[in-house]
Amino acid sequence: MEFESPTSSPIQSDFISDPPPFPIVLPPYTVAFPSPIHPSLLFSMDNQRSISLLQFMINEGLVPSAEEEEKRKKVIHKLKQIVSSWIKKVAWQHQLPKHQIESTSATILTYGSYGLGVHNSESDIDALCVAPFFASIAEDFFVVLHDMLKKRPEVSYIHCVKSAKVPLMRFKFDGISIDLPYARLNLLYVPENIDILNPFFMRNIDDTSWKSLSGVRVNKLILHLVPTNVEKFQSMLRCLKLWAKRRGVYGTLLGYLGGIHMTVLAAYVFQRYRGATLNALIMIFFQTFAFWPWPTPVVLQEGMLLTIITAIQTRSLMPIILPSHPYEYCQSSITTSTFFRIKTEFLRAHNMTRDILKPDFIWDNVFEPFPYSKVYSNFVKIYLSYPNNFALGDWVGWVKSRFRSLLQILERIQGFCDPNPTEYVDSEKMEPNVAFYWGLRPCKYNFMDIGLVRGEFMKIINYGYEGSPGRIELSILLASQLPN
Ligand SMILES: Nc1ncnc2c1ncn2[C@@H]1O[C@H](COP(=O)(O)OP(=O)(O)OP(=O)(O)O)[C@@H](O)[C@H]1O
Ligand SMILES: [Mg+2]
Ligand SMILES: [Mg+2]
Repeated sequence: MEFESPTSSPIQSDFISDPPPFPIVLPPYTVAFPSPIHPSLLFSMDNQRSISLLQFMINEGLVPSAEEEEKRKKVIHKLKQIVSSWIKKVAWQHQLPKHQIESTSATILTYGSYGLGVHNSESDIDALCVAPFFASIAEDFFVVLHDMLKKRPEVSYIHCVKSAKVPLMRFKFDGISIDLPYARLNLLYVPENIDILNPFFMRNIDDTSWKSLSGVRVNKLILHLVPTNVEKFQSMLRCLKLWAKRRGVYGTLLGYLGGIHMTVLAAYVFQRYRGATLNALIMIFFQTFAFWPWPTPVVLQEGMLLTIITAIQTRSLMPIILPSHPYEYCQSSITTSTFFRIKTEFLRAHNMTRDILKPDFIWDNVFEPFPYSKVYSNFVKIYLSYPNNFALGDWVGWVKSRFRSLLQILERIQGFCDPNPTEYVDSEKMEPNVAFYWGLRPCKYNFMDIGLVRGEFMKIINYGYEGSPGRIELSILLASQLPN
């Protein structure tokens, strides 16, 4: 695809800067340069890098196509229609008066990466179902709505995740993954464009609804904090998420950063340097977090001293505070190993981006996939299988939700473990399966009894699983034994 001149559209010109007005205030990354450099050279390099980053985003297909966007909009529209008819049915089942059945309504509010406009074609749609008080979660949501969705031809792989902090239904709709949590409000009629930041709507709601609404509130607050140049913020975040994925440090279940963590970190930098170019924002981001004095929490709003004290008390290694009220943490399962990996990646990216005059600079190097087989000589393979594809997802989802414990067991024995979040399929096996390969560093003990590790992990896995468990095998591989 041809890359348009950066000044040809209002959005693109926003990502780079005009020639500097004088006297000039240099952006903060310039302090890294030992000798004075002419500002115009800095600005030209900065703009060039911003342009090549935009080109890189296009090459990587980071922005979904118009057709993909249209498909997502249609999915949301259909979901809204489904919950509208569902709430009427529930109102009727609850024997509400006829006029109330007629006037009642429920809606869908999107949040997460889709709500922020930073999704890509692999992202799920996080869609909150908001309904009136009379529709219960246990029966009306998890049974009645579940059954309605299950009957739809567009829906596949539907399952309920009831035990999560934010209980939800997860399924695919027309091939797009949907996370559907639930919130009940003290209303009979939930307007489609309901303003969830209005305290009026948050009166007397139950705890689960409060937690479920948190994602939508956080998204809205973040957009309030970055009111101008939203497109630039979105591009910054898209790039950073791709970087984290490529470098193997994206994925909350594996102890890495999730979308919400990346969002708050990016917003922290964006708030302070909203006038900077896309390149400068990325440089400053890496500079900021390469040297961040963890466990000092990253806080978006001023005046959150109380929260900071609480943050230190929770002993989180990388505390990141959500901009909602009451201030809460982004939950994370960061361990000592993943903490080390994330910090190392911040530092690597900072070292690669810091020199604006670097002649051979290309973004591809910054985004290069993490070379696991070169870095680690040993791996633990976690092989999960199930006789049928449909239930494999549930089984894998369950085991993944317990991965932090496995990571901690391995860390205890091995000292360090790098849980590569990528899911592979072992093509040599006939049964539906998923395999993970986690990097191990040579440790004080040359021998690891993987059978013991498995035994310990199985106790954790077996506790609370409602379905029929699948197979799980752990083995140690050399780098040379990794599949291509
Ligand atoms: N660990 C967490 N702590 C607090 N809120 C979370 C956490 N994980 C998810 N959420 C909420 O759920 C939303 C959706 O999470 P999800 O895991 O789908 O990530 P995402 O930001 O949408 O990125 P992706 O593109 O990978 O889906 C987040 O925006 C956030 O509001
Ligand atoms: Mg999401
Ligand atoms: Mg999600």
